[in-house]
Amino acid sequence: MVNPTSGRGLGARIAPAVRQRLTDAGLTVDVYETTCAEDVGRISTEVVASGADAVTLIGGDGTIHLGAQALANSGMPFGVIPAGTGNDFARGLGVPLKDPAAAADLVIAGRTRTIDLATAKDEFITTVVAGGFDSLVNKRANAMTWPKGNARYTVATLAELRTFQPLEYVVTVDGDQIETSAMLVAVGTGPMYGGGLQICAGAELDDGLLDVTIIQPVSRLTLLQMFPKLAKGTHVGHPAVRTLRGRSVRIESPGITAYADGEPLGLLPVDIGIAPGALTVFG
Ligand SMILES: Nc1ncnc2c1ncn2[C@@H]1O[C@H](COP(=O)(O)OP(=O)(O)OP(=O)(O)O)[C@@H](O)[C@H]1O
Repeated sequence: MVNPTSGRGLGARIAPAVRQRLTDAGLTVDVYETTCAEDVGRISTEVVASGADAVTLIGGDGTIHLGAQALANSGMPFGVIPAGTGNDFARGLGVPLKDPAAAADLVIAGRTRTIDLATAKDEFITTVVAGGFDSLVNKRANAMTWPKGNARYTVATLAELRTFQPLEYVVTVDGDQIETSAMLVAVGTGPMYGGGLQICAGAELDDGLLDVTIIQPVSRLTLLQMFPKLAKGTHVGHPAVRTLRGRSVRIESPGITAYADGEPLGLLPVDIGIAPGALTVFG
């Protein structure tokens, strides 16, 4: 299935080569091009019902989020060809980001694994749920038309940093309540959001646990200095960065919108659970 709009048209551009690669390997391929967000779930549901051997999605994190709602707990093997701007799900899985043929080769090789999904507000989440400074950055970046790609997040971060004040949170992990001021709270089954920021560095995709990262109040300069470290995951260990693991997490902070898989999920509070092994993926 192809979201032709992913990555500003990258999905449409790489689809023919991916199809060719799969058919050259002897696979029988039916191509479905989505025309709107609703198509992703509808077609995924139809493919599961059709008895096909597998489904491959060409798209970004938003497309995968939509597809995962139908594919969760179906047992149908699911391949990802990254075509978005963030591609954090593919990054977490280790799928090649800039080589669609190599990503298709993972489908051809046919090795599958099962990975966990998070659950929140009656949705399955494939990467990270977060709320705080990063929500405001995400909201601003999503509304921007320039610059393209990840540079948008940098510009949006600098803009939000000018006025941001720490927020008051109550975070409950497996029943244990933490009251704290913080810049942000993030909860993931996988490590990444924001186009390769390892906010939940070390998160295992298949350990049955949610990884929680709380960044407690730091100066604007320190937060700015933390960003390059997020890309490598080396922010963990900073005294203001608290990490926890659990099976259920509640995040409360008044007036803050939670983001999940890069899209708005709804206002906090949010209760996050885990669906162990809910998705079968090639990789
Ligand atoms: N024809 C279409 N088919 C499916 N989704 C579409 C279509 N046109 C627009 N969309 C929108 O595209 C969004 C998904 O885009 P996707 O996430 O795949 O790409 P991206 O935003 O470029 O990448 P990323 O999420 O990795 O940054 C959906 O949430 C949907 O609202």
